Amino acid sequence: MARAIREVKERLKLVDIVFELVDARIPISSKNPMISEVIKDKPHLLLLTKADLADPEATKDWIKYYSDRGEQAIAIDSRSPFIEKDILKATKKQLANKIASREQRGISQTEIRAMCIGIPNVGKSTLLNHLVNKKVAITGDRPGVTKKQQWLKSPHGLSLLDTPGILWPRFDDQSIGSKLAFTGAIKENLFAADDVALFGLNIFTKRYKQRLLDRYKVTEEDLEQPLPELLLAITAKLGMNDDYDRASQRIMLDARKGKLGRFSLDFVSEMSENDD
Ligand SMILES: Nc1nc2c(ncn2[C@@H]2O[C@H](COP(=O)(O)OP(=O)(O)OP(=O)(O)O)[C@@H](O)[C@H]2O)c(=O)[nH]1
Repeated sequence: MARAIREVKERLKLVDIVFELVDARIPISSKNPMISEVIKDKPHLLLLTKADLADPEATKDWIKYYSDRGEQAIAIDSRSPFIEKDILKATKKQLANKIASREQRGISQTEIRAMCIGIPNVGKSTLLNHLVNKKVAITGDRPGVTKKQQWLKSPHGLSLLDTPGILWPRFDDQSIGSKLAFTGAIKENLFAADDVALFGLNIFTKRYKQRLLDRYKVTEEDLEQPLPELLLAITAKLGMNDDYDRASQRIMLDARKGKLGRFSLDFVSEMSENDD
């Protein structure tokens, strides 16, 4: 981690602004806690990626949460070709002083230099590809794929450093680990599948229970049972006999593929005052 931080700090000197990517479903859990310290006063835009998979209400709450704290956050689907306009607008807002100062000094430079930073699998390569309108970086479903380094130019004046800063998430807290695993940000084999599925089921029974009823055809009574019983009921409904490990994998896969609808696992209402 120390080396990754050193490298990010070096690259920060080259850019006007940092695009920090977090997963909209888990904006807190997918944030490396040291990022703010590393970025310091560098202008910075928080991009809530995979917003197409997240609970829109929760995302709205997060945007307001950050805005109330003077931080600009926008929700994006990194795969959308139409995101550059939003990002450029927000970037210019962040850099208004710098742009005005350049103009005053007669500097005609309009190029804005930026770098992406975020934990693995949060959508850095996908975002870069869409901003520069071509396939420029390796993308993959598994963490740790981005390796290349080059400057990339978007058609509208953004110059992006294609060595995204990759900082690993901290998951010494079990619930953060479960959230990262459930959404696919870290390899699921770091955790027992049934533990992660039970964690997800716990949130779904509280917030999205209709999704479980619809997808797995379990009953209201099943939802009232202790979570391991519910998992067994789902396992049976999936025709997987007692293979609750396989059923757990299926539940996680369903969630990641959007088959359980749009959901979030981090919520503003759960933030304590100490988290600010
Ligand atoms: N639904 C959805 N999927 C996304 C979005 N952004 C990225 N993905 C998917 O998430 C997976 C990971 O995306 P990458 O762009 O490879 O993520 P990365 O941050 O570059 O990952 P590393 O190279 O591991 O650091 C890919 O399967 C993408 O298609 C998004 O906004 N919405």
